[in-house]
Amino acid sequence: MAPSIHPLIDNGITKGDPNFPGGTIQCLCPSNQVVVALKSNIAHNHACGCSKCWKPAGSLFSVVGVIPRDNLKVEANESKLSIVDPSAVIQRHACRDCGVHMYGRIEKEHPFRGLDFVHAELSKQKGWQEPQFAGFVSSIIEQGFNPEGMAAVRSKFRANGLETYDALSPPLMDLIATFTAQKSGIKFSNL
Ligand SMILES: N[C@@H](CCC(=O)N[C@@H](CSCO)C(=O)NCC(=O)O)C(=O)O
Ligand SMILES: [Zn+2]
Ligand SMILES: [Zn+2]
Repeated sequence: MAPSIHPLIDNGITKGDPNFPGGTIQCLCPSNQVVVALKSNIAHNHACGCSKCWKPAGSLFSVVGVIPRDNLKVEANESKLSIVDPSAVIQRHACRDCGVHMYGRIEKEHPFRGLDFVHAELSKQKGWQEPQFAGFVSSIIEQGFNPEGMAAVRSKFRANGLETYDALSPPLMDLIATFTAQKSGIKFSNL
């Protein structure tokens, strides 16, 4: 049987609602769930194969998007959250009981500081932006996926309309490079 990429991708992607106003996400605890309000839709939603992002059980990939940090508020059981790896760029605040990552925040100087990383699949509402691309695809090999299966994984993404990359999408990589260039004082040449 083909491995599960992610439940939101395996059987075709459902388009989101471009006017979706946001909603809430909650952790997977049977009671006393951590609840987080997201006061807008997410952006740059993508499948991520990296070892750090939270994945549902049995899935090879995470699906994660970003939201301005001012649009995110923990509404219940915040005391259950702790940072998975304080030394990581993205500080993932996870529920200590069920392990789900409720949001990832960047505190250090970084092009994405001000944006929080969230998993919209933890929401009961429908209409969140659908996945736009697959990133860090080759990273699944580092976690034990047989490299011989990579062609099948990449074709499954493409069959579902998603381009695959081994880092982030070109627009996001351009943003990172622009930030790095500006920080070092480089002047861009005219086209
Ligand atoms: N091969 C590594 C890659 C990890 C990685 O760089 N992940 C990215 C993407 S996470 C969401 O798109 C990243 O920015 N990480 C920063 C961080 O996690 O703090 C691996 O698989 O671990
Ligand atoms: Zn929980
Ligand atoms: Zn990731």
